[in-house]
Amino acid sequence: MISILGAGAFGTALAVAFARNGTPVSLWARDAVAAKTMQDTRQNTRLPNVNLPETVSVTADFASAIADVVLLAVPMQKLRGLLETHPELSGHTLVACCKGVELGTQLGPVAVIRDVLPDATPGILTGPSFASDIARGLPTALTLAIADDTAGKALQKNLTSPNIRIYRTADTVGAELGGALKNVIAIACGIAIGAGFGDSARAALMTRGYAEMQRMARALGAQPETLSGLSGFGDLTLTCSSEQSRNYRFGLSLGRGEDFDPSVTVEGAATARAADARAKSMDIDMPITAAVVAVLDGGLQIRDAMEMLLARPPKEE
Ligand SMILES: NC(=O)C1=CN([C@@H]2O[C@H](COP(=O)(O)OP(=O)(O)OC[C@H]3O[C@@H](n4cnc5c(N)ncnc54)[C@H](OP(=O)(O)O)[C@@H]3O)[C@@H](O)[C@H]2O)C=CC1
Ligand SMILES: O=C(CO)COP(=O)(O)O
Repeated sequence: MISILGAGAFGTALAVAFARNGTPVSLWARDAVAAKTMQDTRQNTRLPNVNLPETVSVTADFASAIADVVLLAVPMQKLRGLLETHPELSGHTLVACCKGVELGTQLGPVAVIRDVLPDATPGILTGPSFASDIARGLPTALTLAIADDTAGKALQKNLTSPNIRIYRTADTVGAELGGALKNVIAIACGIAIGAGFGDSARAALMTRGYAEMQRMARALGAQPETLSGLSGFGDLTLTCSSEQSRNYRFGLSLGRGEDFDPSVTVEGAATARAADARAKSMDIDMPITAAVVAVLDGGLQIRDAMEMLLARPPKEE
């Protein structure tokens, strides 16, 4: 059995995909009423038009939901709280499925798992994949990053399903950074398109945003190949170019001066602040990330942010 903690769009989509392997999946929701509704109706309003296979059981009973392998599909800023409330997860293989950097500590999901539950075996499943694509059985490829090679090989086999091809790496730092930072650049790209700056501006932001991602990754000891793989370049490309992305759509709304539903999960907003703080403390040049933070905090108008980025001193590429 695989257990998935967090019955949002992504947790539910993964449950559907693993069930296609015939693997029993226990999907845990914190809200008992929501769990019962999902179990009875076989639907989740966060992932419309998808039916839950019979081998997926949705429950709010934590103890009965836990298997040896546990996937953590809650938003990044909620991960620590979940782990702290459930010390019984210690000793399990815990695979983060969230993308972001924690505010305050500036740690990624694998580092947060290590921090709270040092006896767990931590990993991360990340890469370009929209929940609805996964649930509909469309082809996707993901990165599984886990330092423990034996656990990694077993998990890679376990989590592969007919529509999900999984690549493995031991570079957890690179994988978690790629997945986190691409959301910040996606917000920047959404802002640029929403404000009418055009596709060329978006390509510039994606490329120079990727340079920022690499700079931070190098400074934190990640392998450059990880950033050029699915979890970095792959996810950056997807998220900056598709209106399926909530981070990109959030940026679009900002650029157009429209409101955005605050209940929608937009990981890049908190992550921008956390990454900006880390970059400043380590003297890493990340001007696009800094500009996103300044726009989010209302300290900089969008047009001024773009002018500021263009007016930076000339440099070699
Ligand atoms: N959606 C996607 O396409 C993809 C998402 N991801 C990543 O997956 C993570 C989750 O995103 P997603 O599923 O889309 O988000 P959703 O907003 O769809 O769902 C979030 C889920 O987390 C639950 N949750 C929030 N806080 C807690 C908590 N403290 N304890 C337990 N459960 C909690 C929510 O429960 P409740 O309803 O009770 O609030 C909800 O079920 C994010 O980091 C995202 O970047 C990765 C790849 C693709
Ligand atoms: O991470 C994702 C795609 O890989 C999902 O992106 P959003 O969170 O922006 O919707």
